[in-house]
Amino acid sequence: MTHSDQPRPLQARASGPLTGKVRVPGDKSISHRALILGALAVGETRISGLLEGEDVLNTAKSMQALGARVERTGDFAWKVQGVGVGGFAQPKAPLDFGNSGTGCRLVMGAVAGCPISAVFDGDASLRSRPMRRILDPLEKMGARVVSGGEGGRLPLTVQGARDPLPITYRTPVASAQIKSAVLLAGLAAPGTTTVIESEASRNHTELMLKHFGADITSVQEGQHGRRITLVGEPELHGANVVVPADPSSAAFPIVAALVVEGSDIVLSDVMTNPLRTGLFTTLREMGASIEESEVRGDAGEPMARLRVRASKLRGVEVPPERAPSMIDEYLVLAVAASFAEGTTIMRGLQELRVKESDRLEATAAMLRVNGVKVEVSGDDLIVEGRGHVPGGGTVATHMDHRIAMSALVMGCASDQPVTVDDTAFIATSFPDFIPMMRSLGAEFS
Ligand SMILES: O=C(O)C1=C[C@@H](OP(=O)(O)O)[C@@H](O)[C@H](O)C1
Ligand SMILES: C=C(OP(=O)(O)O)C(=O)O
Repeated sequence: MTHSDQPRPLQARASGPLTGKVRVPGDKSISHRALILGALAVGETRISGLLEGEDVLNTAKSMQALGARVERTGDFAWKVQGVGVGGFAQPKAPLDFGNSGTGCRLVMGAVAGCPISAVFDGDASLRSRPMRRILDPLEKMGARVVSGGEGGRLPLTVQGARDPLPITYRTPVASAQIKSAVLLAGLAAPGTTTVIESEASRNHTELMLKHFGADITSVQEGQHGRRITLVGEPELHGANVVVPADPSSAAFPIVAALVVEGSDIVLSDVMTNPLRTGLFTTLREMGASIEESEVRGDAGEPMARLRVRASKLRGVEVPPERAPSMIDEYLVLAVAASFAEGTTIMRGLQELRVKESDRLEATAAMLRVNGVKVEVSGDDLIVEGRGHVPGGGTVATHMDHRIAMSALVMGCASDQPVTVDDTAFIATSFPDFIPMMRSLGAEFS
């Protein structure tokens, strides 16, 4: 996916109370997985509520390039005709994942179990992200990297294994992308593939594999970890997938409503899988009013309606073991912490350095340029909240959607407007962010 060369700046200024009811787009993690598992199943998969953001659309294109039939049948409604486990065809052109680590890394896993070779590529941000963490286990399973950039960077060519081997793999960091790549490759291996993680990461791959008919179990390992066991060579059957609203996208209107005085908003169908809701836990500890109702679930994924009202926030300490359940939310939590009274300490954020940008430094820079006192200490982020944010700064987006959206949320309540240098990357995960926030009353111009 290419972006125009012209950056698209935007300014957010303090608004009146945010009000209204919205449904943020479908969960990005579940959307990628629905397309990939649909492509690896036999028969038809119907997906409703798919996130039609650039990251997911690139995964859809790659599934098509690998031989699945992928069709849009209506608004957010998609149909996939799968090729079966191990059945991917040799793609004719490089697979371009744009800005998306998840799409690229999960498809690498799926390709590693097929006797084909594929070139993986992406934009400048994705080309800078580490792929060795995925290639290491995939090589143990029999895949080979035929050619690749420095230190396992994109673009690189993966030759899948003719006879993939099942492995037992302990992930070196809590990462659902590593875990999922190994499980997807393990689908094509005879016998049992096991992934052990010392801290549980999001379990959407496990839940969805079960939904598509795989024999997969997950048990507690140590205090915070999981041991996941998958029986290889299943016949996955096509399935219906209902994609709930993305809690990582909901995070932006939620924090905006908390910090803009008098706000009262409702968000429907927000996924509340406990491995994704560390931000909600943290905001509640800070004093946030977030009420859940209409709790229900589909295919193991819980969801609820959230009512969020403006709240006086206080600084808290966020323990490192909570990081996997809110890894994409620290940027907007730092915004909430800036408006809080007191110090917020966020510990154990080393993984933030290898996202779309170095999010630890970029978050500190976003706050600093808007007059907030902040410090990066090792892998910790420390924000001195003063109950208000001076604002007035221009924030560098660094090809990172979550920096752009966090900065615009900050501008919704800062003393002076906040400008972002480029909003183009918001389209990777939340294409309607700007109109949706305006519909709630945000002042963006
Ligand atoms: O598996 C997924 O869908 C994701 C896993 C996380 O990455 P890591 O696996 O690198 O932690 C997260 O940051 C990303 O946005 C989505
Ligand atoms: C880290 C993210 O995504 P990905 O790794 O898929 O690029 C994100 O969406 O914040």
